[in-house]
Amino acid sequence: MRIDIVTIFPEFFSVLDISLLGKARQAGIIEVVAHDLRAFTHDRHRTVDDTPYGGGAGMVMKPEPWGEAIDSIVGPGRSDAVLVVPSPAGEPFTQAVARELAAESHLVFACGRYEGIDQRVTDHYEGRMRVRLISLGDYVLNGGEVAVMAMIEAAGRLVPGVVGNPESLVEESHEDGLLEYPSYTKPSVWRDLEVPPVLLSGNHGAVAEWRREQQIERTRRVRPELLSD
Ligand SMILES: Nc1nc2cc(Br)ccc2s1
Repeated sequence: MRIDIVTIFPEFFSVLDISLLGKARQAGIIEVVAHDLRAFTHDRHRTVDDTPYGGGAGMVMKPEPWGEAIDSIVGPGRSDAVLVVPSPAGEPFTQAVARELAAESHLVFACGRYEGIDQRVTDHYEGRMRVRLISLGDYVLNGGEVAVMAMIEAAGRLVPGVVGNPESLVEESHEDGLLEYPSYTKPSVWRDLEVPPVLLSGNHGAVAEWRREQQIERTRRVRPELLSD
């Protein structure tokens, strides 16, 4: 998988060299390149924003640098890449969306700042490639970089070969539509708190049943809307 990120803070993504994704990059499973949007400006001040038409507070990101930056990544004409734009106005980011992104061969992430990116950028690229506005939640960040980091981690870890034991991806929260069951390890007693006896029983059927019950109970308590689908 190839991941390109366009941002005014490319250094923000250097942390990806360290984490789990660092090994995936070294193994050539995932290639991540961050591009500085200002490299696609041509004025002395390297301007990427301007005042909004129609008035209002804040600044809007100019379309020209974005067009040059994205064209430098996907070339002219149509592209199989997916342009992913974090936005409070986007579709909710879920584990299912993470799986969809993990199945793509080329993702281009556009990190907006200020009041967002001129609408014509996504309008233009919708005619050339798949474009997905994606929201991480109903809150507003100062820019898309934190959202992109989360999406890259959530999708990247699902790419075959990135996580050592693929089994560990199966029993996770949201993989089966439920929250995950509680986990325990040694010691069996800690500060007078005991591990649930069923987990020490060696009865794998009883353990599986208990875990499923815990998933349902926890989901009903914390995220009841997940049970109504
Ligand atoms: N929740 C989110 N807030 C923001 C703000 C900006 Br500015 C760009 C992207 C996102 S995603």
